[in-house]
Amino acid sequence: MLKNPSIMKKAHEEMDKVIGRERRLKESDIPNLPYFEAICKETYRKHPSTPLNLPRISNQPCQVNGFYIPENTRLSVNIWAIGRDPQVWDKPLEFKPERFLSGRNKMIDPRGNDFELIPFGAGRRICAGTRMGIVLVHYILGTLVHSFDWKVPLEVGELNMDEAFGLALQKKVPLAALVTPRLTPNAYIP
Ligand code: HEM
Repeated sequence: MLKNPSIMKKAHEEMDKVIGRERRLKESDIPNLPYFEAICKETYRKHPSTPLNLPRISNQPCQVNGFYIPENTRLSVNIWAIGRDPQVWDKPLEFKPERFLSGRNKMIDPRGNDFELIPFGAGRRICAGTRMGIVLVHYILGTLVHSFDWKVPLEVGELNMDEAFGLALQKKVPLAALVTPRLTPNAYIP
């Protein structure tokens, strides 16, 4: 959103309509913020926090998509690559929340049943904190976006989006941002 101010602007407009500026975001506001929910899905797609899932081991030899997999092979599902696969996503390198607002993609849910978008993994060993993870992303990101205006400092120039691979995906260069309050002052008092 820092890279695409028009997306931040649309999120702010939606939040101002639904929540206003007199109070902070509540968990119960989320179902009324479809554009913001689409931003979260687009973030799971392009920047999944667990890019290679947790590894699996084949307990017997098998064939998957014509590939022979011997017994005891360590297997990783590349969630990061699925999110950027041009056979699955139109213009996959573009950050475009609108892709989740219409057509087939509108039905895609990140909770492990739609294999195009599996930020929490899938199957028997899916993330044990899936529901909590989704609530945290919505609540924390939603509060930060609704409560503040965000800008890249002039001296930083272009925001560096390089990623550092690991079990958890991190930014290679830490984020530097300028934040300005956008709610009435009382809204910030707990
Ligand atoms: C945005 C937040 C989170 C993301 C994206 C995430 C992602 C993942 C992924 C991809 C896996 C591997 C699933 C698989 O192997 O199929 C996983 C496993 C796991 N996660 Fe999360 N997670 C998140 C938050 C949480 C939270 C909040 C908790 C606990 C409160 C949690 C607890 C676990 C546990 C216990 C496992 C291992 C499950 C198992 O192997 O049976 N996660 N997570």
